[in-house]
Amino acid sequence: MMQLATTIPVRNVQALAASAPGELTAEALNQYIRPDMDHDSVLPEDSAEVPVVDLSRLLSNESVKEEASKLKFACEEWGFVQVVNHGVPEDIIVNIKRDIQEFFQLPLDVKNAYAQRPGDLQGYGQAYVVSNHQKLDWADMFAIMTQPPEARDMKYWPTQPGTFRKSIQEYSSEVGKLAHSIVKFIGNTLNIDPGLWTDKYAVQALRMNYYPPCNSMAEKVLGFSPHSDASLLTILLQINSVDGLQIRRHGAWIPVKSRADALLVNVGDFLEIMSNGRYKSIEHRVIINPRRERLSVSAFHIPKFDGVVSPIVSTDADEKVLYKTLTVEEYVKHQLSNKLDGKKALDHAKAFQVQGK
Ligand SMILES: O=C(O)CCC(=O)C(=O)O
Ligand SMILES: [Fe+2]
Repeated sequence: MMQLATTIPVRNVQALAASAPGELTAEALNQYIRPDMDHDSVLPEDSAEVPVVDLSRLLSNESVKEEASKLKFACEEWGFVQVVNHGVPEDIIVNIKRDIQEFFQLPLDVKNAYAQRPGDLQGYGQAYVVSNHQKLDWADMFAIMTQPPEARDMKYWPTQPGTFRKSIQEYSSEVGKLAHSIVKFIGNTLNIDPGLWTDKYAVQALRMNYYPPCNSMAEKVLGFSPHSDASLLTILLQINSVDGLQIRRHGAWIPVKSRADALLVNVGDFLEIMSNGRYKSIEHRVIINPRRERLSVSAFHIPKFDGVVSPIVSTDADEKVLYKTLTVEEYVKHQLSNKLDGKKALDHAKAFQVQGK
């Protein structure tokens, strides 16, 4: 049985964040300090450049060509895109936002009642609440496997607040449809045999993230370590107005200013592998606000667990194959059993051994 990344049993981070300053000993805080935090520059002036794609324009014959070229540019140059007119109904978004906020206000023992710390992949994706998921990260997370239905184990689905199951189901289904449609449009931009691209995504997992404020040393902790996602495509909804996500671009960090009308979509590791590196999964991290909590929900769309992913080369060019063929399970296990370290997990899928880091 595999071991998942180390997690130290700690107090609830919400309780920790709410402690009076005098109550926090250096010892209690030290474990969260990130001496390894890089000091690469942060470029807020580039936030406005994160590409925006309009799904309604992809769905219309008159505008699809123009909008698809924006999508291609976003995947090639950024790996992140804000999708507007995404078609997820407003009330479904309002409901999931409300319920996630209420859920994280519940006492830790209530949340833990749904926790199933996964020991192996059978457990993965059912549901778990983790205080400090990656040892030193300043966040609480709750993950749930939402699709396909036969893989759902409702036993781990929270029943509080009372509308949570319904709002999760509705959001999951809408965001799943959106993922299907974006994956299809991305496939069209790749010049590949469409037969190789159908039904590429099959599983969805939602992870809800709660990042408490940290007023004593926000700049020394991280909400989420730098990583790339072990997904084909991730769709992120920011729950409240507190930003914190930063994406790595040309060696610097760019803070994402989330648009209230957009869903943030990013290229995951499986898309990088399957596009043979033409589309890159992008490293990202979350920083902490000194005064306000941040909440978000990530919807990971992953190829079938028992499936195989391999690079698909384009039909119009002589391309060297850069990645190995591997099973989804093998890759996800590899990613989960290692400490989050930027895009290091992807080295495992490279066709040629990567020297050093
Ligand atoms: O909270 C965020 O903005 C990002 C979360 C994230 O990167 C993840 O869940 O993989
Ligand atoms: Fe992520």
